[in-house]
Amino acid sequence: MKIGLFFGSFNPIHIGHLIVANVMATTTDLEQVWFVVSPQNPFKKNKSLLHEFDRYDMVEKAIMDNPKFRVTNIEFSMPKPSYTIDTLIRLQEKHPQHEFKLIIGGDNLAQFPNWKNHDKILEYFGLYVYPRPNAEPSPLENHPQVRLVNAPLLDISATFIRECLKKGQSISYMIPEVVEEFIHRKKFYL
Ligand SMILES: Nc1ncnc2c1ncn2[C@@H]1O[C@H](COP(=O)(O)OP(=O)(O)OP(=O)(O)O)[C@@H](O)[C@H]1O
Ligand SMILES: O=C(O)c1ccc[n+]([C@@H]2O[C@H](COP(=O)([O-])O)[C@@H](O)[C@H]2O)c1
Repeated sequence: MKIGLFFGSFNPIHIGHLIVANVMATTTDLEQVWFVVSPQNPFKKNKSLLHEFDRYDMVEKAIMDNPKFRVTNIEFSMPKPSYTIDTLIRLQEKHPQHEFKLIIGGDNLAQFPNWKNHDKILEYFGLYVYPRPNAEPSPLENHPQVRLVNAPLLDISATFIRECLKKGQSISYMIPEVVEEFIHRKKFYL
């Protein structure tokens, strides 16, 4: 099976992530999307980063109804920070029958040449890129292993949602209702 791996901090998961995953699973040749919750992005130091178990729980609740979506905690037991190439290799070893592609937002494409062994990721896996507002242009846009997906821009981020929560503003419709209830019940991001 051809599977898109969607790595992220998901702090928290929002409708932007879900639309990206759904567009990939329904308009491309990817048959499933697996959400890979990363304990620690090598480039991000974030005081408000929730524990990975809580971020995993939110992803699990958000994708529950979609048979094309899965979530994995494979990075929880791997060294930190979370380097994507190491996880890709581990997943490929575990599931040799599948063909894996990496899904990223357009903002990450400009940064991508700074990722560990990015040339190996391109060579052995390849990227599916969803456009993102204000993304820097990248020379990789024309790379044969990079597929730019044509889809609506979604001007939403986890940062914005955390800021709303801190200010006591509503986050309704920006994240699934079941995740919104969980965040309020657990008093996250206050
Ligand atoms: N609105 C969006 N449009 C396109 N891609 C997105 C969008 N939001 C997130 N992504 C992509 O999803 C992946 C995981 O993103 P992440 O969990 O860091 O969300 P984020 O909203 O960018 O978070 P933060 O605001 O905390 O940096 C990344 O590849 C990112 O580019
Ligand atoms: O492997 C790398 O060098 C690398 C550099 C930057 C980001 N990543 C991964 O990219 C994913 C997206 O990160 P984030 O925090 O924007 O959701 C997350 O899984 C990070 O671990 C990976």
